[in-house]
Amino acid sequence: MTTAPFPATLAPVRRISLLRRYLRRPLGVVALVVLLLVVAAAVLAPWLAPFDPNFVTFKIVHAEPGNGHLLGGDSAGRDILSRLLYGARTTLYGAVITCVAGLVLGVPAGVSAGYFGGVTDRICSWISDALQSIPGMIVLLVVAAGTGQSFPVLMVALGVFMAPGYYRISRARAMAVRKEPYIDAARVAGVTNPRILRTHMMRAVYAPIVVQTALTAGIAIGMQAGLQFLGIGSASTPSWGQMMNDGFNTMLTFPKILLWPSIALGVTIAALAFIGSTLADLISIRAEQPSKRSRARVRHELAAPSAAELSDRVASGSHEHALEDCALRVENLRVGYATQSGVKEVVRGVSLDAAPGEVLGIVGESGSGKTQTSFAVLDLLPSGGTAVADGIWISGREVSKLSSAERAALLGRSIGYVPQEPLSNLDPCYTIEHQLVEPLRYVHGLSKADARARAREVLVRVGITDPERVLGSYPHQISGGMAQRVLIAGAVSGRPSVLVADEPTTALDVTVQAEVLELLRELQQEYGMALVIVTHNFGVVADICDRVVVMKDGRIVETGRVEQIFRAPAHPYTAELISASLDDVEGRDELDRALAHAGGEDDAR
Ligand SMILES: Nc1ncnc2c1ncn2[C@@H]1O[C@H](COP(=O)(O)OP(=O)(O)OP(=O)(O)O)[C@@H](O)[C@H]1O
Repeated sequence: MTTAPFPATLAPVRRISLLRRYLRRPLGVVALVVLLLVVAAAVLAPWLAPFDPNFVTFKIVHAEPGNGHLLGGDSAGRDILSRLLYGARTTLYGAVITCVAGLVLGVPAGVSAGYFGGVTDRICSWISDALQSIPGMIVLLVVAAGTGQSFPVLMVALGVFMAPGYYRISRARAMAVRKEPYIDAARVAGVTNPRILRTHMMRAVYAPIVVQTALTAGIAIGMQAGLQFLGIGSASTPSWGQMMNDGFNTMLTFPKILLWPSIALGVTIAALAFIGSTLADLISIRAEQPSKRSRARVRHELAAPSAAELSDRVASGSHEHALEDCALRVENLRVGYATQSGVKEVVRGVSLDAAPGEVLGIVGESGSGKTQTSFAVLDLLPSGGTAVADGIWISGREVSKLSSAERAALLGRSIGYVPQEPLSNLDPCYTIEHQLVEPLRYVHGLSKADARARAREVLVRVGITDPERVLGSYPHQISGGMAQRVLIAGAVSGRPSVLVADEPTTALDVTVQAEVLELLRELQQEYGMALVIVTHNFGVVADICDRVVVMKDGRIVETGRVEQIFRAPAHPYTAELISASLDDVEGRDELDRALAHAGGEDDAR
């Protein structure tokens, strides 16, 4: 097999550190600055505080700000600013203890439960559920009474109640990652469970845990203030909760005493919440939707190249038919994604067409932009992908300027799609009947009975001999080949004029592959559709296509009739792809010879 050349234009991936990405978020930066100021105030309290926080001067009882007391005095005659600064220490110290306790208890338990499942999962989940059902505040009051109001013990107890939050997140992540093939590969390679837990699993939970910690710290600070507000904790240790208690008693007469600790508490908790939210965006816990501005920037950059890039921006490929004779025509299509280091162009000026009754192959190595081209035609690009084109015509109608809703309305009616992975494209929760009948009812407006009859008819047409059984089956009850036939049936049931099939046979075994290709060919001829087949395999092209476009690095390097391309490929890349396919054929011949030889020896015996 010939090795495909490494794409010359593939830019190295530039990793941008989390901190640098964080610093690009204004709200996150403000929140971080606020938190750092609170931390600095706590650390530097002995130097910043103008007075001892417990020093009492009767002349500043309920004093207004002034006379050397920037925020005035409290009900006991202590300087409010000094107590606020020292109170920040207590607050942050308590939050750290709580978070560490929650982390230490929740994360290893969650990761183990998610990874091992079974008894471990049942026991850990039972404990977590039990902790969540206990009224935490009451237990904390009991703990406070039983431990002589020891602040660290109280904060550890609070951490125990925070552990289920960490547990649930770690368990869910570990359960998802456990099913990944690379975990099986690590097991097969002999990597031990403790090592898999330490490396793969801990790495998988790291991001959500960072976010959870920021949020837990905020909750811990609020709970801690609540406990201190209730009078728990040593009176000689200044805390924001105690200060609020003091202010609450004189709220109507001296409201400022309550105001300062409330502001400190509110601002600190808000800062932690914004930090958590920004981190959640950055480490993709929430799927980030590209903003309108970012889309417009990508569109502008794709449509208006800089002068230096113009030579590379000429459309590649050509048109074989007049516009009015095309079922599909694409002119100068570009697809790009906004990345941290600028716009990544994955389709760079593609022009192609297909007439009714014609089979067009889009062929190229992995990553050459075949799928992105077909997704742009279908308007099914993943979030973040932006397409611009001089025009896309489906059944003679220019669709590139239509709204998303109008483009969506074409799917299943004017243009159909057959995906690569048949089983993962069927919903495991619904029967095949439901999945075929619903689109016919809601997209094509058929009655339930008519839709069922049509579904049965197309199933028979795609070669399913027992349609009743298949209609009543769930996806896991049918084979991959049958699932692909079902998807083809769904795609052609609306009689589209263009059918796009993206590697429709890759996930199937060799005998089924040939049958599915044959079926596509028959349906295409019967319905007079233009069939666009995306493939990396010249064997498929030779089997079924009339014409072919060869793609490399997002551009078409060659286009022509299949016989002509096989006979005399004009581009060395095409020759290389064909020779890779022929290598396979030789391999097949050798295998056949070896099997014939083995058969002969058996007969002789
Ligand atoms: N969501 C995405 N964000 C950024 N880049 C993407 C995204 N999806 C695909 N790409 C990039 O687009 C390029 C073309 O991908 P495409 O899926 O079209 O390749 P392909 O030729 O169909 O290959 P394959 O047969 O392996 O699917 C690749 O470099 C890929 O990394």
